[in-house]
Amino acid sequence: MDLILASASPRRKELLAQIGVRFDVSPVDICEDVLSGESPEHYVQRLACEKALECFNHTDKTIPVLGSDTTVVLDTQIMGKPRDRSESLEMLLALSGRTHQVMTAVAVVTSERTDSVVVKTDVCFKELSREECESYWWTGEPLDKAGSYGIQGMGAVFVESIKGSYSSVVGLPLAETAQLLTRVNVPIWQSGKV
Ligand SMILES: Cc1cn([C@H]2C[C@H](O)[C@@H](COP(=O)(O)OP(=O)(O)OP(=O)(O)O)O2)c(=O)[nH]c1=O
Repeated sequence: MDLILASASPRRKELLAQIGVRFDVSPVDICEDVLSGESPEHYVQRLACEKALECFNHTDKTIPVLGSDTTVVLDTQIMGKPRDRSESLEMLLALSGRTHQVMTAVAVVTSERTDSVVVKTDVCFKELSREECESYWWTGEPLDKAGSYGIQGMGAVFVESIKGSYSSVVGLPLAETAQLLTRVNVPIWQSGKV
């Protein structure tokens, strides 16, 4: 095992496995409140670093740890996961017919250094009706996702176009993650080797 993934997200696990990294999963629980006056970019970067550090500090510090955070940003408004149906509807209706940014930060901590990156992707939504948002809520998909939708799931029907990294919207920007891992000598492409 070459890395610890400090995340409970099934998407991050799948994405990291996709690029052939050998890792174990060890989720952490940190406070995800936004600080007063904090920019979205600073917020995601801080959370990714805190998740990775919190996990690293509970290990013997010999294996690098990766933490990540994804948030949806509309103008300057930060959208995390919806608390309930009414918050989900509010978020989806605000995103309707507009372009928002999905920001995902990745942080890798070793005993020598902490490296991090923030990746921003523009996502353009078609116009949504209240009825559509309501039926989408009942699919169960919005609940554990920033901005209340999953581009990789049924929420794909809302997305007219994206500019940037698809994997970043799902939860882990793979090109940038591979770069961070290579810098600390964590190998990729380990599965399916001949
Ligand atoms: C926008 C969008 C977000 N998401 C998900 C990715 C993240 O799992 C989640 C945002 O929540 P996060 O707080 O970034 O992550 P998490 O709580 O799921 O996992 P952990 O903190 O343990 O790493 O939203 C999608 O799956 N699809 C999407 O299209």
